[in-house]
Amino acid sequence: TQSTRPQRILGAVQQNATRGDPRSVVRAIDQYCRNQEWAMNVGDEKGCILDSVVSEVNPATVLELGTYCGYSTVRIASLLPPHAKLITLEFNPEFAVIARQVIAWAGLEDKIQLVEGASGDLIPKMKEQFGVETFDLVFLDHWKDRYLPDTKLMEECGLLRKGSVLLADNVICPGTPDYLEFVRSSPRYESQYFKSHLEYTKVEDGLEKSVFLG
Ligand SMILES: Cn1cnc(CNC(=O)c2cc(-c3ccc(F)cc3)cc(O)c2O)c1
Ligand SMILES: [Mg+2]
Repeated sequence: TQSTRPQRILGAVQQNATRGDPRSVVRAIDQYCRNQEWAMNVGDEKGCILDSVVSEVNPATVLELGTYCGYSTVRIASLLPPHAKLITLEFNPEFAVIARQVIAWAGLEDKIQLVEGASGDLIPKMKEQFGVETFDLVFLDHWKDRYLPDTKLMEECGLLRKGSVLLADNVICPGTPDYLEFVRSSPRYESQYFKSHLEYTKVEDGLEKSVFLG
């Protein structure tokens, strides 16, 4: 029977990465997706920008929207301080099954909680079900038409505090025009665009970093 792309990505991790070494997991996925088949990981070029924002924020609590195979989940978690926690939401159960194994291979199960379901349903449950106060950093990388409604929902649910950082992938390709317009025009956000390229290609894309001003 045919394997899926996420299954082949997991295979590349298990064949080429060292158990318990998150950076080797990131490298194995990038090498596979650059040389064998494209996949929608944030990738190494935008990944370096992600690394610099994570290091600057040094977050105790992180929310990732859109896990896919766990590439950015592992990349972020590998940079977190000892007791920091990352919650990642994934709608697609097939992706979740693969991501859990990638996260386990990296040895990061203790830092990462993967929750399956729709972000619009799960965000209102964050406080009661997951014991979260507010998020220091949110990485948006899920369905592009959910970036804006979910950001408004996080505000309404009191999950953002003065200084919370939103980092959004794909603001050019595939693009999130309504989200960009909102964070760039709202007086409650201070936004900055990091120009880059769509993962593993020369197509323009970028990350938008938006600080919630409270
Ligand atoms: C099905 N699904 C489950 N989660 C998601 C959310 N992610 C994306 O949609 C996504 C898409 C692309 C992309 C795809 C085709 C193309 F030609 C150019 C770009 C790149 C990304 O970095 C992404 O994050 C989609
Ligand atoms: Mg993306």
